Amino acid sequence: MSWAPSIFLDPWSGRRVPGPASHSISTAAHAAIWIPVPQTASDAMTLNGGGSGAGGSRGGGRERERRRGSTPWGPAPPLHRRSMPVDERDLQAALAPGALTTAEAGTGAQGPRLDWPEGSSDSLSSGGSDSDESIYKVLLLGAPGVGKSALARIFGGIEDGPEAEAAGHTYDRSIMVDGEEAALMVYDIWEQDGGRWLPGHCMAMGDAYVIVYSVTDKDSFEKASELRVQLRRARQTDDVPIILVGNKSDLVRSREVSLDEGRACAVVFDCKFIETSAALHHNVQALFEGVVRQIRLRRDSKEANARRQAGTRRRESLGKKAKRFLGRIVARNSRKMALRAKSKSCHDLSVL
Ligand SMILES: Nc1nc2c(ncn2[C@@H]2O[C@H](COP(=O)(O)OP(=O)(O)OP(=O)(O)O)[C@@H](O)[C@H]2O)c(=O)[nH]1
Repeated sequence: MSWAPSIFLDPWSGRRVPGPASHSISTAAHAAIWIPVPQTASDAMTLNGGGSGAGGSRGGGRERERRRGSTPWGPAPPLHRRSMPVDERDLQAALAPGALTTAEAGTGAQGPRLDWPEGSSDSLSSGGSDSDESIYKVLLLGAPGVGKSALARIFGGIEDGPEAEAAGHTYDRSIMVDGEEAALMVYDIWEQDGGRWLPGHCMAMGDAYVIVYSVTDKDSFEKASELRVQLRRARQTDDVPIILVGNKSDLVRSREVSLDEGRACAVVFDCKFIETSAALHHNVQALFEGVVRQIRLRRDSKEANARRQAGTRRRESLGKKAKRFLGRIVARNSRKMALRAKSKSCHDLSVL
């Protein structure tokens, strides 16, 4: 008995959605990332390897091994198909003090290349150390407890629980952004003083940085500003994308940092800004897609970016088109408004 799922669990939003055609995740990654949701009892049996057919009993052992816990709509997806922790000893060796001098870090030299582990990811068909130019390294920075790991785990498709404990601190995944696939390696390795990773090395190795604070913790917001200053010093000559992220936006009643404060900080420090809630999976997809767009805008030719933007505009809804059009008129007609438009652009992650 075979069953072709028509409803899937969206790992980004946690919502049930129709089949793969409507997703932005690559087809290659699809099978590994999206969780099929059974619609009927017989679907659920098929999905669970139930039933009395030969297929059901032959693959039963392996199926059982793949099942880890269950969700109300069926079994949890297989472990680590969706993300690949890098061997941390290799990573530490590559980042050891001798591997990159402070001077290099200070002048913005790229960190040492990390070899892509063999057979590491089903989502990166062209993976391999030779091609890691095309893998964008994204570092998460921020004070303790602001939700860096929570965001990284959502990116990696790792659920809380034992799976999360075993997941390591680096996550790779291919995502489709503006009709083109992008491979990201997200590093959740930032530790404060006394941590295993040297801050200088972390600051030297990224193709983009995500500085996270918690909107419920003013100190973490101040820490984010400090980190921005440190980054500017470490990567003076580089134009690396930096995205300031106010996480835990769901905790409305304990908010200590307003949306406007976050925005203003991003304008002052010349970086992009977004508020997220890892708990609600809110804006997490937008964050990582924005990271890709910011890298592309700096790395790729104007023509390539214009082509992508044109494609995106074609796909945009009428409402969005109208909003964009009005925004342009407003910005043109008034200086004051133009200034506002500039500060507004800090949270448009699709423009420079
Ligand atoms: N309500 C809420 N809680 C969150 C959110 N993001 C993370 N948390 C919780 O905040 C706590 C800390 O989250 P982590 O992801 O471990 O934070 P971290 O920045 O990685 O912390 P360190 O590993 O200490 O640097 C955990 O209990 C999370 O469940 C969010 O968006 N909303």
